[in-house]
Amino acid sequence: MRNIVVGLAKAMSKTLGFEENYLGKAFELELGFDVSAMNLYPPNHVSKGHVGIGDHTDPGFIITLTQDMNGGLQILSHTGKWINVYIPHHAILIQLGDHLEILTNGKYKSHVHRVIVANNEVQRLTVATLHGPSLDKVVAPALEFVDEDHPPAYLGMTYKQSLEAKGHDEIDVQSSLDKIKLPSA
Ligand SMILES: O=C(O)CCC(=O)C(=O)O
Ligand SMILES: [Fe+2]
Repeated sequence: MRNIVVGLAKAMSKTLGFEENYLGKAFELELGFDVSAMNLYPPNHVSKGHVGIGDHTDPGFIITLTQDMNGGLQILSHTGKWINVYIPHHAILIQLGDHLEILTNGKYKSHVHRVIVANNEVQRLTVATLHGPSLDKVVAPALEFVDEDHPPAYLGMTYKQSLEAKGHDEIDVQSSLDKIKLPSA
């Protein structure tokens, strides 16, 4: 998995117009910290209404998601519509994390997603792994993404701060972006 993360960091660095180690350095990825959360959704689960996990974004650089079957994951599109996510068998879904949004000053978005469970007739198991920067690296909008038309949209924060913001048991369902968003953004 590390190889995938490092490879994607190189590819994204180039897509953003920088040399291939740009994101690796910005996030200190050689010391990158990963956190996995396993989610088990029982069939026809309605104890919290239809929602298994409410609207959220995840901390980190990227998030990989593996699952035993499709059903329930939705991503909010830029037009405000919830889109059902179908992940092909044996594929890994790659999502962008909060720290990529912070570093790129909002150019790359950490997308809002949720899990709807009430319609699932069988149990679903997923493993979400947050691939982070190093724990103590303060990630703030990089100068390359800041100019007169794009003032800094976020304060800086470490990956550790965002993981600790809501406690260990909830690190998979929290977003820290609201806490560090600047008023002008
Ligand atoms: O189980 C899923 O489909 C998504 C889980 C998720 O978003 C998370 O653990 O942060
Ligand atoms: Fe998530």
